[in-house]
Amino acid sequence: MSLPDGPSSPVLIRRLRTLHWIFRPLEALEQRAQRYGETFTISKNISPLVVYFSNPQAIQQIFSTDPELFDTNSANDILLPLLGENSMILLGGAKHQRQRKLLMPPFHGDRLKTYAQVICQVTEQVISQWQIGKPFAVRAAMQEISLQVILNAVFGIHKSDRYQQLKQTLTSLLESLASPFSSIWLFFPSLQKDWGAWSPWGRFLRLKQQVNELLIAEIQSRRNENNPHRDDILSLLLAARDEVGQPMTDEELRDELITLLFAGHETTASALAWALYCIDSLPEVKEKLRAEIDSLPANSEPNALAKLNEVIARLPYLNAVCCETLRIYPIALNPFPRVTKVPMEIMGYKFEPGTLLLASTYLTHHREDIYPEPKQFKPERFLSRQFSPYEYLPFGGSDRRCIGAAFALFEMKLALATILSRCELKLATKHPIKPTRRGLTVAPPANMQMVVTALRDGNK
Ligand code: HEM
Repeated sequence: MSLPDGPSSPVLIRRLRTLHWIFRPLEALEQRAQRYGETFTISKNISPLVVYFSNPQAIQQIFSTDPELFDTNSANDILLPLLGENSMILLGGAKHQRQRKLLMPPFHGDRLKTYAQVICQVTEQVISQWQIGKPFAVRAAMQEISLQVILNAVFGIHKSDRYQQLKQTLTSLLESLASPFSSIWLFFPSLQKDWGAWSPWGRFLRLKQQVNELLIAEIQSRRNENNPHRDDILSLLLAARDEVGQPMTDEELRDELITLLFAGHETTASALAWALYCIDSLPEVKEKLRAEIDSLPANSEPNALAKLNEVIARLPYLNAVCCETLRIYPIALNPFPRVTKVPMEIMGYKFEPGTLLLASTYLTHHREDIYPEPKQFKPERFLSRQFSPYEYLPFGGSDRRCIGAAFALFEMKLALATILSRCELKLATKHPIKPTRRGLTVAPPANMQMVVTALRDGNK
């Protein structure tokens, strides 16, 4: 079969299409799928060829192909200025696998329980800033929770001035990517020009430099501290040795830390904000969820919810609400592109080496044949059926699957349980909520507000 269908337009139209994709990513994807079907190229006359798939069979083939036949790291060059060349996301082969093996355990299994207290405490602290009747920006509040949680996991309990500075500078760095305008250089590298601190790229460079300096200072002081009792992720990375017994360099550590801070906080904050929005929009969902959370054993001891973390993580309806949130609004619209190193045939199409294959999470999650009434928020679908990893892929798949998936779901569940047991919330924004691009992810708009209408005295 020839190549998949897609537009073949002159440069100017292509540029306009790219802008549409940057500013209205969901609409752009849906329009293309409607016009060209479940497999399409982004443009027939650009090189390399970029192909989107939303048929689970195609996704299964992509995720099951030997990762050695893909050059995933080169496809992620877009992230190089942000993450640095030593980031796990930009590594390939044995180095990538080694970093994954090292970083998986702290984000899985019993280690999750050790983060329960900080998740609940930070959530309580954020809730305590909300006043009845006074609207607050939901995304910023959720970001406050996820940033403190990931900083804590990465650096351990830490109250130094440097930690505070890092928190502020990281927030500014991520805010500098928050709108399609300020992050436009991500998509048009020719705009990576330093026209001073007020230009998008200039501002980014200065903030990135500050974050780098703070991270290197922290790494060096932790090397000197040499405390064997710490069990945070930085300590783990400092103790790691490669196959010839060498430790990671400061630059390698810096890039891995920024990767975890970036990947682990933006995404979870947006997922939490979407969850609150979806729960608010359907009173029957809110009621069911609240009934489930209220059925937890009553306990007036401090940190009661954190102590119940294992029970909360297993609550079926809460789990279904989190899964459905990530189905309807997958934060990452697709996993990282897989670039073919050898000729490959998928769904009857033959691709040359160098083709970018994209499993479209968004389009797959909105297929009518897998998810009837796909635009409706229906947590019940996750109670009545199990979906395959090729039908449901908010965390990607294969050798690149998100290492923070279990951690993110655990954090979402504990933070939502804390919020719902402590207060009644209502959407305070009157205009329709449109999904908005934030760098490479899609989030609720920064101006989406909610208001506390009443306080509750559920488990603390
Ligand atoms: C709701 C929250 C999250 C979502 C939706 C999400 C989504 C994703 C996706 C789609 C990928 C690409 C997978 C692929 O290409 O197959 C990914 C990779 C990754 N995620 Fe997450 N993520 C989330 C939370 C986290 C957290 C909390 C962490 C940190 C602890 C994290 C760390 C990473 C890392 C390091 C990678 C790169 C893995 C690799 O290259 O091997 N993510 N994530």
